[in-house]
Amino acid sequence: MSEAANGDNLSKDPPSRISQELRNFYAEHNVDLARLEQVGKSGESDPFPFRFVRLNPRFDRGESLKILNKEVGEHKVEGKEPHKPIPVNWIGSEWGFFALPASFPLASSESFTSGRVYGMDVSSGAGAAALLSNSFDTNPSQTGDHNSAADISDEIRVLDLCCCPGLKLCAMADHFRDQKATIIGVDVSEPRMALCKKIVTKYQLSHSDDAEPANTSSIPKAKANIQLYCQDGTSFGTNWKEQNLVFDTRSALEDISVRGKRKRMNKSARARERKRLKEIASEDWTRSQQSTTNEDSNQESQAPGAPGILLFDYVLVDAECSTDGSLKHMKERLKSGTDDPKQAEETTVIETNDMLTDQRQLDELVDLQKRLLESGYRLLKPGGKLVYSTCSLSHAQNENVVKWLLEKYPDDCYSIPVNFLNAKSTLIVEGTLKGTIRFYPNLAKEDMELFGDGFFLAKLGKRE
Ligand SMILES: C[S@@+](CC[C@H](N)C(=O)[O-])C[C@H]1O[C@@H](n2cnc3c(N)ncnc32)[C@H](O)[C@@H]1O
Repeated sequence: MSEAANGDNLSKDPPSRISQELRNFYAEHNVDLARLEQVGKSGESDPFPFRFVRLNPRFDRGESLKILNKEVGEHKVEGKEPHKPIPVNWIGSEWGFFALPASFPLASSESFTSGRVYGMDVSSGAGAAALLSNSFDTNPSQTGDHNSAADISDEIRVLDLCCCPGLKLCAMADHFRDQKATIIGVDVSEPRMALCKKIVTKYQLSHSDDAEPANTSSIPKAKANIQLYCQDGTSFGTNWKEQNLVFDTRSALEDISVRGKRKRMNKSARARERKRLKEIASEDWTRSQQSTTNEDSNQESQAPGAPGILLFDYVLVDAECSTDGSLKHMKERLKSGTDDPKQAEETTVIETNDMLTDQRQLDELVDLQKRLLESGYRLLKPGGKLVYSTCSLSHAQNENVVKWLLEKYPDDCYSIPVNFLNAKSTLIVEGTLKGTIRFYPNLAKEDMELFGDGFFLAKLGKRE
């Protein structure tokens, strides 16, 4: 029986647009079903209190906030919604998160179109923040400085194994933007990778201080470099293929410096870019082969089947999941249902989530999550840190997956307990595995608590 079928029987409740199995699941996981069922009903306002943005640090913070304040202030909002952006302090001001009214039309705002703010949920931000900072470690003295792994290497290497559309990737690149760092994003989906390239170009490159004026042929020097690989994360690093490198900051910046602002490329420009990416990929590959053979002769045992593998100081495995905790996904699924009572009677079960409620699909998904997590762990340097996260509330996809890895690598894999003490709320709790964190989706319109999506995260380390 699937996890979703284990909850209390709520059959006395009025007919629902949400399947009974899924209602049981949400009831088990602190989700206010009454509010959830308002989604998409005519005449009902959006039940989600906020949307979140993150400031792009490439712009002057004061100026960005001035523009955002003005735009939010001019937006007509009902009831208790905020009339100005509210800083989300529990995550730390350096991450630049602000809560806006859910009804604020972000996509058409100047703040967004100009690239001054990213639209990003704050729970997702917590995943990146927990990985790169030790401020959220329960015992920071035991886990050392947050850059301890990086201090020993001359360049910080970050791997985002399921990176698209790229919001956590950009947050991590922003964090290291003044340091010599390489942030590698990997994703198996071509369309999602195309979107990721657009997002990286919009936020990271179009406003880069590193791009030199047009008509210079020298390659600009970006301190933090982003590379994107379109390939299966479960085998990344073991079958390095240069054609899988689809984006590199150095090549993109060169394009900007030679031709001015990066535009949609024509056929010959695309061919030139491919050639340049191939050169970069083979240079990097040779460099990684040399550095791992020189520095780390015992890496083969850490990375089965992958001699000369490139290892990382930080790895994020934000795995594919059933997305049942994401407010956006809940809303999309429920809106595709009907509000017509006649139709609703005929089709009482409109909302389904097969990845969660069909045992076979759930098993396949969990298997993928384990392979992604193990692949990420294999690519982690000894002394490095890894975060596994999903936007699902399911124990099978979260705590059980992490427990499986800890049991498989008892000698070197350990849990780094995390907490967000500044975020006192019933919406954030410790997971059923000690030290892990669960965010419950924020549907409470009344309380103005600065939380968003449902999210799970676990932080792990690899012993030296
Ligand atoms: C939760 S999303 C990642 C969101 C992303 N980290 C962000 O913050 O924007 C999960 C991603 O995993 C990708 N994915 C699924 N299977 C994969 C695989 N085998 N290898 C790499 N990526 C995979 C999906 O294409 C999807 O983009």
